[in-house]
Amino acid sequence: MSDTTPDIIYTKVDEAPELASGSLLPIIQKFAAAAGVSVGTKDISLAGRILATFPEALSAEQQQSDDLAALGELVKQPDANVIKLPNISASEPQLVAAVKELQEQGYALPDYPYSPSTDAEKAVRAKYDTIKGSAVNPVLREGNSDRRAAAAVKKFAQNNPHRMGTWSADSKTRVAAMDGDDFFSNEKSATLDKAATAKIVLETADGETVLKEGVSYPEGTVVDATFMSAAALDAFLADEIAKTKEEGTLFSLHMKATMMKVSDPIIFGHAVKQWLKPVFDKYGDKMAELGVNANGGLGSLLERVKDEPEILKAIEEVRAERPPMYMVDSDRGITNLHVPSDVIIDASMPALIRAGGKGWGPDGKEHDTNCVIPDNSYAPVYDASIEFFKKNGALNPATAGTVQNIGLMAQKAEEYGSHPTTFEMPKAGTVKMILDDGTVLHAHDVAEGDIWRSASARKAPIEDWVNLAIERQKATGYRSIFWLDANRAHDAELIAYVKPILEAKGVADKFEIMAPRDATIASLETITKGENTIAITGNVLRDYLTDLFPILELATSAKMLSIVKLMNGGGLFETGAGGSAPKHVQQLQKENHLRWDSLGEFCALGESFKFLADQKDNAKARVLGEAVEVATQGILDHDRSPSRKAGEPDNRDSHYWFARYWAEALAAQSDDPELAAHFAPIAKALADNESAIVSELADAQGNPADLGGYYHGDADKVSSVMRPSATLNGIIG
Ligand SMILES: NC(=O)C1=CN([C@@H]2O[C@H](COP(=O)(O)OP(=O)(O)OC[C@H]3O[C@@H](n4cnc5c(N)ncnc54)[C@H](OP(=O)(O)O)[C@@H]3O)[C@@H](O)[C@H]2O)C=CC1
Ligand SMILES: O=C(O)CCC(=O)C(=O)O
Ligand SMILES: [Mg+2]
Repeated sequence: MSDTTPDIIYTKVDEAPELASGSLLPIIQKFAAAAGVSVGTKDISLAGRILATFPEALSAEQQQSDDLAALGELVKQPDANVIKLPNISASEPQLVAAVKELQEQGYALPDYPYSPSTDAEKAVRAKYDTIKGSAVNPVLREGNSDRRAAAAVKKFAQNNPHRMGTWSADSKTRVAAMDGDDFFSNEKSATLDKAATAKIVLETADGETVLKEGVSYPEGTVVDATFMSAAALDAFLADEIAKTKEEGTLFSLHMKATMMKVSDPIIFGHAVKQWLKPVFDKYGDKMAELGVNANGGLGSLLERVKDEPEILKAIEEVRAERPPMYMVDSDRGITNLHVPSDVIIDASMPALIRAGGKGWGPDGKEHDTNCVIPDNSYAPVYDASIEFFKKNGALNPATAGTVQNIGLMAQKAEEYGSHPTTFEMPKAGTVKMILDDGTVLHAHDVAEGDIWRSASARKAPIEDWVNLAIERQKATGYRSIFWLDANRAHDAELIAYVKPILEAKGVADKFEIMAPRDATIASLETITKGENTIAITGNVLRDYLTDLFPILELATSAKMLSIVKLMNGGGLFETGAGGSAPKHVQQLQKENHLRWDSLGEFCALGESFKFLADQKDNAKARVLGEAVEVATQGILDHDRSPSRKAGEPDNRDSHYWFARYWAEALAAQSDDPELAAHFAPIAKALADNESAIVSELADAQGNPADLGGYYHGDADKVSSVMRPSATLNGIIG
């Protein structure tokens, strides 16, 4: 790192976490400065990334540096220390909305080309596509993941159990997955015995089309290829729509259109088309002329046909025949199929399971739900959970143990790195992955419209992941399970890595290897008994399980400790395991109450200071970090987390208490008398002015709040909304 790089980088992001930073970051910077620790920022927000991508469209003062690229380099440096808050992984409708807002603010960005035809439009579209979906996390996650609830957080949840929905044995809620011809059943996998460069071609009756060239893999990479049949998917969706109606449940679809930004919007589009099949059969050509793209969801479809009464009438007729749909917002008529990124499986399925298997229907009431998750790779986890709770009743958070996670994530591992090598087949033929020595690594016969994809996992990250698991097992002694299915092609290749490492280290007897369905049941049985377990998983299950178990155990994944031990030695500290909570922003805009819980930020901050202390032998950073832990404990012990309701303490109040407990802990410690002396008057001022600060914060709530923008807020407006206590600001400075 250069001398000018701050000791710690705190990321500028979007939505609720960014609003929270408006209040918390000035406190962090001020406290850190007293110990000589600098905390800088890098902008990885959606708006920031858009502006950085189109310098040619902007005036000199509007241009923005490419902070994501800079951070991507930084995380490969041994002394990287980054606190990463959750950011928007934009679906097409979110990206388009952000562009529109920026244009209205006077940034002359090009319109998003829905159907690019000229070369210029194609170039603009290609640039926008790089910003879409999960474009940040894979760049920064140059290490594997260690996610768990800190001991204090888990204990707090056991002592203050949250409300759980009730499960009944006769619940009609279930998971529906395809019975074949999906990614799971068509998968092939191989481990490369030497470095190779591959090309991916489609051979058809008319010749060969190159889909991708120059994909290079180091020796030892596990390379998979698979496809989902479009015809099988359509038949499955049609069948499930019909079955949902017979069963009298809600129809729901759970995808990850953000991280799986190529394959999953296509699957989502198939569901939109099946749902409105008679309309597409009759008016498909007309709708195509109007620019309808089913992959963008019902919301954008309805917008494009709004002046076509005949099509609107046909849509209404079909809707009347369909089962009720699982709703995102029943008051505003927003369905599951409106926007591809509204229902994201890692958050949506756990919320439904926590609620006793209930989803919200169009009538604003809770109902049993058919949860459609087409591919079978991971659907069994949710199926097994639902069946477990039907049989055993809901989990009891007061007595349940915990499931920690060690996730294979580094260097774009597995499906989450597959979008550059995912294609919707333009024609029927054979897809081949051909290595530079002529070897045909994988071949699949496909039909037009099938979704083919290749994913890979590199040797160094796999070995690092196994070693991290060994370390965590040793540190905890918990039951440790590799969630790998010996009957799945990719998992079998991973098992071939895992077993020899465990044996060489003499710890094979400390680990179990189970397919996801069995591992789910074993883990639920373990925590039901009050015992703990470590789930050692691939990248997708890392994502899914670190929402599923925290939401059941702690009510939220926001309170998780999420450490990414970077492979080159640095540290990336993610805050929580959840996202950017768009609903929280809506509430703030409406009634100036922010229910975002910054506990994830507090946990990450403590780890980041302690990492700095170890890395740079910085004793003051250790004192700061230890005091952060005391403050975090104080927040829990005194129940200072935000309330969900306007008029009650919110995110800003929790930051006041955090600052106060932090200052008190710094004043009380004796390791660094200089810091103690510095913070004693600050702690006193925060305590003496409690009633003024609390009432100034309370007065701010109630009325709509103006942020000057949703994706690109006005810094001064955000600051005045998020720092409404003049007394507190006076003390913090
Ligand atoms: N690491 C990352 O960068 C991640 C980014 N994302 C992105 O976040 C956005 C939203 O994703 P979504 O799937 O809706 O998931 P979210 O985790 O943002 O939201 C789901 C729900 O979880 C609760 N929640 C999450 N975080 C907190 C918190 N700190 N405090 C209190 N409650 C919290 C909220 O519940 P309630 O409304 O009941 O209060 C929220 O509505 C998307 O753009 C997605 O791409 C998603 C996951 C991770
Ligand atoms: O990058 C994303 O889109 C989401 C990441 C996520 O859900 C996670 O890591 O838990
Ligand atoms: Mg997640």
